[in-house]
Amino acid sequence: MNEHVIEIRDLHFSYEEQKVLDDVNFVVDRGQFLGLVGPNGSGKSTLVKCILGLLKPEQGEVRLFGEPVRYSRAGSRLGYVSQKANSFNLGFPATVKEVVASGLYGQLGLFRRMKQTDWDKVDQAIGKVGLTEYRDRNIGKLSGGQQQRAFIARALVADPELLILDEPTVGVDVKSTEQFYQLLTELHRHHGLTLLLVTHDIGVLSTYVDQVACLNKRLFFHGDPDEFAEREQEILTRAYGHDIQIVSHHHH
Ligand SMILES: Nc1ncnc2c1ncn2[C@@H]1O[C@H](COP(=O)(O)OP(=O)(O)OP(=O)(O)O)[C@@H](O)[C@H]1O
Repeated sequence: MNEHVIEIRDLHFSYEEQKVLDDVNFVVDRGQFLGLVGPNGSGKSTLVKCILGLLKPEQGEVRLFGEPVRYSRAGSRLGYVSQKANSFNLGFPATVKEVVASGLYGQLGLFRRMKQTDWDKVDQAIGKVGLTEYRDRNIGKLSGGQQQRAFIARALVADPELLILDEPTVGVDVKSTEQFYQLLTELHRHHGLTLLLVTHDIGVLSTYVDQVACLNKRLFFHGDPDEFAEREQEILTRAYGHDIQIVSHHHH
């Protein structure tokens, strides 16, 4: 079954007068790992919000698992890790286990109690991201990279088929970033997860992802990383304008 996990057709979106997405079209198939790049303000987060069903397209359509997004009730089939995970209230007294368990609330409903099988799922998700020895530690007492893995575990605990990550490595050091990409590769290759990663880090594209999309209002490229590498200069000049320097900057 070659189901399109994400299908974006003739998508247009504007905030008030400002057009942010202009006729965007692409699909992500089951098992693909798509890296979405584009300069600051190019509409990446807006596109993600349309995929999540948080913003309604002005025109066009987003389908998830074959159904229009507003009806799809993607629910637990989709996991999401936002940029804001990094600014989570870390003074909040919750352990890794509790943070990860909160990823099940959508399924459980707020008032149903966690059963042993639910705690088993929590432990499995914590194991997948390599945080077993930290499961009872307060989330505020982990490193930035470990916190980020805890948020991935929270997204994984409901066993999604699609994981969307928006700029997850902003403010995380190089070593943790490296480990983070290894974790994504593992989830992709060994667990068959479909991944959409929004990133500023063009350097990771050739190494980790198997599809690249380059957005700046319009889609300037969608295809495999080899083709992207061959045409990189041309694509980036068109999509980023002349200030190509911007691509190697991490903004904090
Ligand atoms: N809620 C909003 N209301 C009005 N304009 C907005 C809103 N959110 C974003 N914008 C504008 O829409 C454009 C696209 O923003 P978006 O956050 O989608 O870009 P992005 O590619 O994710 O940016 P970055 O890489 O800097 O995070 C920007 O010009 C931004 O200022």
